[in-house]
Amino acid sequence: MASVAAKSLHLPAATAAERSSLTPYSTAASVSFSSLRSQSSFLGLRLALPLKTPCFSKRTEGRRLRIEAAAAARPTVLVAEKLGDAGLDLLRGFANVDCSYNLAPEELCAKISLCDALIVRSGTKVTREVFEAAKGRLKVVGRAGVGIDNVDLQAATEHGCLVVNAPTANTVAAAEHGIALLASMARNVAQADASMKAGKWQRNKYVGVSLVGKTLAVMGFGKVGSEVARRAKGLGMHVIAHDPYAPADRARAIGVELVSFDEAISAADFISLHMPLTPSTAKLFNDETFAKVKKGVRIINVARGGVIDEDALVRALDDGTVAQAALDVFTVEPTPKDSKLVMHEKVTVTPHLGASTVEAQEGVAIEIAEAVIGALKGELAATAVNAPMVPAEVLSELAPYVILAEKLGRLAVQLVAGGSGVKGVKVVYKSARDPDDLDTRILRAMVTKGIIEPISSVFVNIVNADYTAKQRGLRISEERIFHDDTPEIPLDSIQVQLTNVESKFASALSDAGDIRVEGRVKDGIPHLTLVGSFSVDVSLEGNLILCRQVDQPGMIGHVGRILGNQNVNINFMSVGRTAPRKHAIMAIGVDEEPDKETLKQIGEIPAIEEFVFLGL
Ligand SMILES: NC(=O)c1ccc[n+]([C@@H]2O[C@H](COP(=O)([O-])OP(=O)(O)OC[C@H]3O[C@@H](n4cnc5c(N)ncnc54)[C@H](O)[C@@H]3O)[C@@H](O)[C@H]2O)c1
Ligand SMILES: O=C(O)[C@H](O)COP(=O)(O)O
Repeated sequence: MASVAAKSLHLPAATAAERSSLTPYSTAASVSFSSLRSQSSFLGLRLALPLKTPCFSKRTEGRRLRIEAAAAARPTVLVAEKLGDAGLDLLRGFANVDCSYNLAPEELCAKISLCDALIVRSGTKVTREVFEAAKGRLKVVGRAGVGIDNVDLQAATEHGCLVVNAPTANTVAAAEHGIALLASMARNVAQADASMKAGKWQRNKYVGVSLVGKTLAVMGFGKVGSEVARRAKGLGMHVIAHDPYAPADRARAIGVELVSFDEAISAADFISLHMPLTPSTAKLFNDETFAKVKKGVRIINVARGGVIDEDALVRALDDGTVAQAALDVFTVEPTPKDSKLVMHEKVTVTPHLGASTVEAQEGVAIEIAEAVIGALKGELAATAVNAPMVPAEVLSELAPYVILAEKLGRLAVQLVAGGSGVKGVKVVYKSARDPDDLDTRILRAMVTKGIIEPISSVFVNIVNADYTAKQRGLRISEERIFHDDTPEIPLDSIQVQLTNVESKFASALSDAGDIRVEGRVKDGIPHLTLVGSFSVDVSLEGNLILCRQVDQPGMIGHVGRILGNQNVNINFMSVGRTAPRKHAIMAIGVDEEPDKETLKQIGEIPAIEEFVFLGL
């Protein structure tokens, strides 16, 4: 990309062609509008990938080449834990699928740089080392299940890798397992079974407790928790729940009262855990908590082992504070052979089987395969964990504005004079929509992408945009201006302002001294409509030359002739002026990038006071 300003020529280190040959992602400048419509730039995906050469005889050489060509265009998905066949079939229809189970961490790191997607369950730790070893190729991690505590989300985000999960397909299975553990613990099913198999007949030892009329505290009233509550009510239990974020009307609809943490644990005969493992829930059940429970309480955990301080639980079981526990999940999985908790006679255990039903695993496999394929196609997944979840219809409506946002960012940053350093960015959206009705996170991300990519080697996508901006000390603020003219379209205009910078094209500065560019979408095409305080109208396709000149006849012809002589095609031209025969800005859209000599000739036209070439 060349930039020319104030009649002098500035050439950054890499040209557009060099830059695109360096980038593993497609840049917006090289992606057509129709492909952007299909959202392929949101994740900056590139689907042409290297593949190992399979062995074929000479007779089949032609076929081999055709197969290789087809295979090379397919992404590679590493499935690191057992996945249902229906999901594998879907994946194989779209990608090369490598099913390699039980990989050691170093084996996973060794493979990952050859993969575009990784699918795991809870048994694989996707650590920072994995993202680093991927060397930028890994685009998506699919967690075939709910809990994403085995994936380093921060590292994923920093590496621009999308994480998606399959949050719904195993809900019922987990809830049913919770109920199975509740009932079997209350009636000592596992212990009695083991005793009989050891040749004993101990009817007095295994007298249980009844469920009907007992109080069950559901801790975490999300998908699984509410299904457990529903089932427990069917067993005649009195169900209360604690969840600081759950809507009261959802609880009321199931006939459950939402109470405080202390109320829940002190009133319950049974406590069933259904919250995620987060820094604030880690070891939430500890000595202090057990000191507040009703003596003889029974605890079920099908959420995450780390929510309980396991040593504290052993102490509470030993002194009778907790009568029994039924656990499907553990802090360390697989559990150590000598785990006191697992061996405890008052504890019933299963090896993380909550999601393990035939039906749930088929459902999860399909759910995750669809999410991963969608992400590899560049669509924003509805189950994205580390990126904005934007419904498809909103996304399709915003698509042209997404392109506009990126191009405005790209334009604005190229107008900055070397050395002034961009720190403050303001994005102003003019819209007739209610703030709640317009999700601007994607637009903000794309402005960020547009600003950062031309000046760095960092590749920015929807996943890492906010993180990258923060890392670079870029403060991005947003403002909404209500404009009631056009409620049928999401946005009237987007304006990007770079504050406290000098511009290599002084006319791009507003009266307030900020670089200011504004654009609109017209007939689905992004247009530049304002530069500094000059109104222009030029479609943002190809490249752009901005000139400020003394307004006089013949200027368009003069510049047009110079470009024409060099076979540079003008696709759009617009002139904005302060007053007749005073100053004017000419915005010229060109398909090709003019060479230095052509730009020099334009700069030498006497009436031209300053000009700049901008690659889009
Ligand atoms: N054992 C299994 O095989 C299995 C299967 C599925 C889910 N799970 C686990 O079950 C848990 C719940 O899954 P889900 O699908 O219901 O998730 P969910 O996100 O639908 O529900 C979690 C709920 O916990 C609540 N919560 C968060 N912090 C809390 C806190 N400090 N106190 C109380 N509530 C809090 C949230 O508001 C949310 O409503 C997760 O940990 C998941 O990994 C385990
Ligand atoms: O969070 C989940 O979805 C469950 O813990 C299931 O984990 P799994 O996929 O390893 O069975």
